[in-house]
Amino acid sequence: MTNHDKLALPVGTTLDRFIMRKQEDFPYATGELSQLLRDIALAAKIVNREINRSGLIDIAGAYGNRNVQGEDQQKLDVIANIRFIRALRNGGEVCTIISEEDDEMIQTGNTQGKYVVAIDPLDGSSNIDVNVSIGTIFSIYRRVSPTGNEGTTQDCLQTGTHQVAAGYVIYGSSTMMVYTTGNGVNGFTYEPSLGEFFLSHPNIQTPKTGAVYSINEGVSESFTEGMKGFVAYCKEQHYSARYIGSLVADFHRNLLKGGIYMYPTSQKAPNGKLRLMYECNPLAFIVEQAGGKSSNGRRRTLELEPRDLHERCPLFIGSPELVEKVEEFLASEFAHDAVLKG
Ligand SMILES: O=P(O)(O)OC[C@H]1O[C@](O)(COP(=O)(O)O)[C@@H](O)[C@@H]1O
Ligand SMILES: [Mg+2]
Ligand SMILES: [Mg+2]
Repeated sequence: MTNHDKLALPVGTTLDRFIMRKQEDFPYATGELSQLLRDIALAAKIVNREINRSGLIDIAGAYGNRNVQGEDQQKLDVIANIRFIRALRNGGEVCTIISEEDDEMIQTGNTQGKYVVAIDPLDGSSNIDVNVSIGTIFSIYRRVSPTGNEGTTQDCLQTGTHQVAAGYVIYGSSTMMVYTTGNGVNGFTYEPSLGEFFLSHPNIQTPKTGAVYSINEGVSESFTEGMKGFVAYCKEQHYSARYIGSLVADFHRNLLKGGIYMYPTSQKAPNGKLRLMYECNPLAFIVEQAGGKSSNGRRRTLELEPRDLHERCPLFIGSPELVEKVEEFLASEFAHDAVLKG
């Protein structure tokens, strides 16, 4: 690099330009998905601004309502929900939204919209007021019903293999947007002074294995024997336990460095805690595109047939060799269950 170049280092590829370039790869593309990704990025910038100053203005703490999950909504859960729904509605590409914060499907009024979005507007709600990384997770499907009408349950309850795009935003020491459209995974870092996301992590590949395991051991007493066996195995291997308590943040670290995030079944959560449509499926699409694996301990997450908008399922996600290992530990359990069920 010449001194001349060093004087004005290139700032890099903006998210907008990257989306446009990728669109050119698809001659039949109409630009609607590109516009939808830009709408999500815009809402993320606004939510990022709210989060960065949440300690200064009165948006800390509980909102005073409970969502369909029975969780106390935080004010930032509600603010993020409003911002993303508004951006998706105004963008015009989305007919129907599934949100963690709304019991029913949200009809945007865009009956010509070809896309359905499932979204966790604010992930890691328990970490909002303590300045720990939090996130947003989104999943995009093409509707199956004809345009001209509102989106249907059938449009919403598609298996993860039908996703056309998925991603997350992490609001951490820096703010990043990471997404896939089925052609690899790319990460963009937000430059607030320019108001732009720039390509910072091209073609992310997750390590085949790792020495980090992420699980809430606070409820380990009620783990199944197979699960207890795998956690003991991780300790025998001297793996490091890392658990932030924000799925996006734990997932992001393991995606880049190698490792496994697990939210198994337990007495407290007989079906696990995480939601298939807007937490498990989008991250499973990303991790597979980055060479990783995701399952419910037995079946590939992306092949699970959703029956409910807010359905929960166990999640084992990350480096492929670690996911295969935990599946080995759980396999004996499932075999035993099968015998019991006869
Ligand atoms: O406190 P627990 O039971 O370990 O659960 C933590 C998990 O729950 C979540 O907070 C659930 O997501 P929401 O914050 O979007 O409800 C995950 O981000 C996190 O990994
Ligand atoms: Mg969440
Ligand atoms: Mg949430």
